[in-house]
Amino acid sequence: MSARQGGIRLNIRRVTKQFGDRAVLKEITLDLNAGEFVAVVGRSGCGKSTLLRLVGGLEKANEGTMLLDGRELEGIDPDTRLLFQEARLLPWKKVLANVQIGAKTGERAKAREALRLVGLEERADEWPGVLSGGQKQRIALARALAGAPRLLLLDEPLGALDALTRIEMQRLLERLWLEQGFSAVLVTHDVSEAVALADRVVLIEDGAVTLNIPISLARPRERDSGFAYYEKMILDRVMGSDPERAPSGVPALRPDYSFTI
Ligand SMILES: Nc1ncnc2c1ncn2[C@@H]1O[C@H](COP(=O)(O)OP(=O)(O)OP(=O)(O)O)[C@@H](O)[C@H]1O
Repeated sequence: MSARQGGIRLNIRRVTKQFGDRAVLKEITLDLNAGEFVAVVGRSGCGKSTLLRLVGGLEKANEGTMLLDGRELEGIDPDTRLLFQEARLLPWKKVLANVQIGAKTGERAKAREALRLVGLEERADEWPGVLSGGQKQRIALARALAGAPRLLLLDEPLGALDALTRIEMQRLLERLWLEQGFSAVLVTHDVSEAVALADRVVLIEDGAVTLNIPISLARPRERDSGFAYYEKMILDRVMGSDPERAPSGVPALRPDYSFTI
């Protein structure tokens, strides 16, 4: 199987989501090709997680349609897996049993294989409580992979990790995505992370897509000058769009700026 065959195609068409009378997403249209990796960035509260929850079938849109391989999405799709900032492991189940929860038929062999993919096979018989934050997230990733997902939805899954673990996890995610061929949507505050992982970066501002750019960098991604170019370009766009952060005449970026928005 080629690396790209396993992914699902997603089409989001004029989707609106309201909470009360407030529209959090306003006629969003977005397409994800089979096997594509898209990162969604934007300021806190712009609607990123809401979009992911809609695609994951955890919320219902008020208007518009969402299609998975051309079929209308109805609730939670069996080929979709979600990963959140917290690993959400069951503390009363050992590592392998936690991973097994993700397998469609609950098979132990699938769970073992998924643990091997994240490099933690030797921790199978331990309790989640003894693992580090990074290891817990790798177990959560294994639980998702055990279900052979065709679409992986990642809601800031590396947000609570230290900087080095975060970069290691980004590399692991990229490698697994290349090997397994699932489609992926990553919500992140970290522009650097978006550039490290995505084929395309989408910016949401006030519930609408305002930027949708392909990242034309070779894989595996190196943090070279091309990488820095995309980082700065996207960050400039995000920062420049906020008049409070970038008042006229004042540069939006300082030499010590971080890539987190
Ligand atoms: N269940 C809900 N009921 C009411 N309002 C909600 C609900 N879920 C989200 N919202 C509101 O919708 C807006 C978008 O929230 P969302 O979590 O999608 O933003 P976000 O871009 O993911 O933010 P962050 O980066 O801080 O996680 C926010 O104003 C939030 O308060």
